[in-house]
Amino acid sequence: MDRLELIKRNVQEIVTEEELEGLLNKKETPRAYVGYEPSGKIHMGHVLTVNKLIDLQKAGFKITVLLADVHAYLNRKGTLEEVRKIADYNRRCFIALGLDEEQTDFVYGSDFQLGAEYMLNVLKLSRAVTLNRAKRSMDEVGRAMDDPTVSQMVYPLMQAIDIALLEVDVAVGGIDQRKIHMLARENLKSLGFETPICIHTPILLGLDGTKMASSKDNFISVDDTEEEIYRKFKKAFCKMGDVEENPILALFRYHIFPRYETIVIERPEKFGGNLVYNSYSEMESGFAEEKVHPMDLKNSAAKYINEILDPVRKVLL
Ligand SMILES: Nc1ncnc2c1ncn2[C@@H]1O[C@H](COP(=O)(O)OP(=O)(O)OP(=O)(O)O)[C@@H](O)[C@H]1O
Ligand SMILES: N[C@@H](Cc1ccc(O)cc1)C(=O)O
Repeated sequence: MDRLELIKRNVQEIVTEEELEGLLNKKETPRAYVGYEPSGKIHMGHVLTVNKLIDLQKAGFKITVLLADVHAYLNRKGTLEEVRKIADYNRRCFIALGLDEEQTDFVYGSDFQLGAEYMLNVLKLSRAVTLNRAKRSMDEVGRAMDDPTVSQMVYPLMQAIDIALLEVDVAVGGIDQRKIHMLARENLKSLGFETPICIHTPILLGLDGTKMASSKDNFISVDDTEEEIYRKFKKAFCKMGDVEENPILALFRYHIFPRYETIVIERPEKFGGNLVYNSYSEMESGFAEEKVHPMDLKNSAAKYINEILDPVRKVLL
């Protein structure tokens, strides 16, 4: 697979692909980053962005992981001390998931966001962005946005300045980061910085069929035990024939098929015997035509997810 193909696989959007090609031609070692609000659990949704960082690392990028403790604080997720403690655990999870420790800069937000230069840039940007725009950019990122605090308006401005001061060429994130990234793209130039290229990965559904999030009880954590995975999958939302809002199919699509060439769904002979699929689209059609029972799909997904997480759990022990 060539560099560009590796970068493009399993992404939802690149803004813009043309700029990305230009960057690859121009720079030997470009830089990319993702920021994470420290979270008690690293879940399979986060893993989609970690996988993209690993792809970028293989494509020759230098990677920065921002442990965004100040952002979590501004987003009312806990005290600064609390979020810093959690960030250490997150760092271990990212390494266990396969990010090359030697080739990755782990940076705490509070280590560079509280200085004068940083803050002056945030203030400059605050003059250029309307309150309405800042608020809208937080629609999918902010907590309790029906009654936002001023801190949640400072949040997207700081995320934009992070991109500039961490000197990254590419900002990576789930598609929920899009509006903040667009705000950065439209405004950084006038502050004297480069316009960043943005890579957005899809949002993974949680086991209840809504966005996977650690604040809801719908996630698969990278440190879940084998038994927990089977238990969670048993209860998961997976309606016969429904391929639109199906978290189990989403796991096959974004986590299992990218790692396996063929998938075997085990079934006793009396129910028709094993099913073999060579691509996600084949499996999706089979499920839409009700050739696969949700129970068999769930059991098989749990088995593969356990296989994928087994080495990660071992490192985390
Ligand atoms: N369900 C998901 N599917 C895909 N990507 C996700 C998902 N949840 C978070 N991400 C991505 O992970 C990165 C870090 O987000 P962050 O840790 O702040 O998540 P969050 O939305 O606050 O999640 P949570 O509430 O579950 O901790 C972002 O780029 C975000 O897009
Ligand atoms: N906005 C990201 C976290 C983040 C914070 C600062 C950044 O510079 C980048 C990302 C989230 O939803 O969770």
